[in-house]
Amino acid sequence: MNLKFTKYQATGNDFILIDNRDGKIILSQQQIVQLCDRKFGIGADGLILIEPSDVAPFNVNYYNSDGSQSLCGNGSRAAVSFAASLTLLKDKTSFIAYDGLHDAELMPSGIVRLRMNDTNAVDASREDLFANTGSPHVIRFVNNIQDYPVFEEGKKVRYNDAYKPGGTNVNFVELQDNNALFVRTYERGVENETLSCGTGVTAAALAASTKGYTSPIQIKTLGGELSVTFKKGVNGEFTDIYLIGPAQKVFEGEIVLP
Ligand SMILES: N[C@@H](CCC[C@H](N)C(=O)O)C(=O)O
Repeated sequence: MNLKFTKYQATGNDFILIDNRDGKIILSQQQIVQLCDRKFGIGADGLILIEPSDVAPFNVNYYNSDGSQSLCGNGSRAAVSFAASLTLLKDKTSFIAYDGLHDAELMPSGIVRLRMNDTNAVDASREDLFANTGSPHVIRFVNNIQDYPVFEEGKKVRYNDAYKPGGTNVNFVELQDNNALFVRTYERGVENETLSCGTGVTAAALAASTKGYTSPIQIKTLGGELSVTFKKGVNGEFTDIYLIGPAQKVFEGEIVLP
C-alpha cells in the first residue's frame, strides 16, 4: 500500500503529516518507527494523523518517532498549518490533542498561535524545576548553553528514577537579557536533542517566571525563534498560555508502507 504524506517543520522540529479523515490508515508502532527513520524511511521527529473528531473540527493524533504518544506543541502548530491546506480552517480553529481541546490561530504570515492548557505552578521542590505543559518537562538553568552536553546530561535526567515510569523531557535554559531565553531540549520519545520543542519552551518560559521573567518571553532555539505568553495567578498557577511561532511545509510525497 502507498501512503501519501506531507513533511512539515516547526522551528526545526520535523513531522510527517497524514490526512486520515476517512480513518482508513492504521499504523503499527513498528511502521511509525520506520516511517520516522532518517535512513530507512521519510525521517522525522514525529508523525501526526489528522483524524475526525466529534467535539472539534479535527483530531491531532501525535506519535513520537519511537511510536509513543504525548502532546506535541510544535507538531500541533504544524498540524494547524496542514489542516488549513485541507481547508479544515481559514484562520481560527480548535482541535483535540493528547491532553484535550486546544484553540489555535493561523496568521497570514504563517505564524501559528496555539493555546496550551492551563497548568499548575512550576514544581521547584528539587534542584531542577519541573512543569507539565501537556508533556512532562524538567527545566535546568545553565550557563554557556552552546557548549552544554545536552545529550549526555539530558539522558541522565530522562531515565532518572525520580521521573519513572513515564520519564521526562529535559530542557536546558540560559537566561538572556530583555526577557529572552535560549532553550535546548532532550526529547523523550525521540531520545535525542531536537532543534526545538514547543511544550519544552513553554515549560521553560513558565519556569523563567520564577526568576522574574514576565510574559511575553522570547525564546531562541537551535531551529528558530518562538514566543510564549501567559498569565500567572496568585498561587503560581498559569492560565491563558500561548505558544507562538512558524510552521512550514517542506515537501510532500508517497511512500510504500513498510
Ligand atoms: N516536540 C514536542 C514534544 C513531543 C512530546 C514529547 N517528546 C514527549 O513524549 O513528552 C513539542 O514540540 O512539544
